[in-house]
Amino acid sequence: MDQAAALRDLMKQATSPKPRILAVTSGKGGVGKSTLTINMALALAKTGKRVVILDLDVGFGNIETLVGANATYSFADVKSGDVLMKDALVEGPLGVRFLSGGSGFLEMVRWSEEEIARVHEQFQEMEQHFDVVLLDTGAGMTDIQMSFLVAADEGILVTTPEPTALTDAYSVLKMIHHHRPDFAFHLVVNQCVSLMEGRQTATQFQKVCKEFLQRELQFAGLILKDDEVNRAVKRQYPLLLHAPKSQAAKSIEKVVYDLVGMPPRPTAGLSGFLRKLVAIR
Ligand SMILES: Nc1ncnc2c1ncn2[C@@H]1O[C@H](COP(=O)(O)OP(=O)(O)OP(=O)(O)O)[C@@H](O)[C@H]1O
Repeated sequence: MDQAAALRDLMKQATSPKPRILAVTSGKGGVGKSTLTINMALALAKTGKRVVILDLDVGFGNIETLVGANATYSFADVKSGDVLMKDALVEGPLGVRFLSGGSGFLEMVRWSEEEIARVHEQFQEMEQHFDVVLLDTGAGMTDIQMSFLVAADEGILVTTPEPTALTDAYSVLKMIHHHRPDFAFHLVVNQCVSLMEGRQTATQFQKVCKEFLQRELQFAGLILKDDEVNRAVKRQYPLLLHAPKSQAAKSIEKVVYDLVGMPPRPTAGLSGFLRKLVAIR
């Protein structure tokens, strides 16, 4: 790259705001991670944010099912150059876009320089159009899931008050803490039978983190157990549109308002996310 082109690139990076990259994850499957991701995206869209969801749950991605849409292309087609990112993104309700990405990120060690450059270019183009990127990562701690988290700006750790879900959530936190002690995790307790149960669970979990990992864990909120969530899943229609006045929908909106109100962490956007993934692959 010549000096002028490098300068232009630098100016572009300095002036264009980058989207916040938020990874939603859990220790155990089935705790409500995908439900939270899609409904958080809608709540963010309602506040005027431009949101895209990357479904990174390798093999088990179900964002499409939850919004009742069908994607023709996935991230793998973008990586191979068969389609452009703008044509692969599917438009969901309230203008939220999503892309199935999981398997396209497998075996990153084998990506060619050409593929990396292509994805970088597509991510750079894409990040101008979004304020928030939500990564729906798989549950648990495979190498690839851990890389997604380490490369993100912040994480939402979802658990239920069940002891097994809490133990698995703690394992995720501990593993990430080991690799990136500064990683900002926000805790969400889902499927609480009461506000008191949710608060007690969060307080207890925060205490354990403080005692054994010497770290603060931000509490992002709780979501009540609500039959409307299952009804929405059966209808393949997101909860926030199916039952916007339900307890669960209101609690998800509260989580989002609080998150939006927090000062965002410095971000290198989607292109930075890719650079970090490539560096740790
Ligand atoms: N607040 C809630 N109240 C009642 N049911 C809920 C709530 N949140 C999630 N569920 C139910 O829990 C089940 C799992 O939800 P979801 O698919 O979002 O979990 P997940 O963590 O993404 O699972 P997986 O790891 O398998 O992808 C669904 O049947 C959903 O309806």
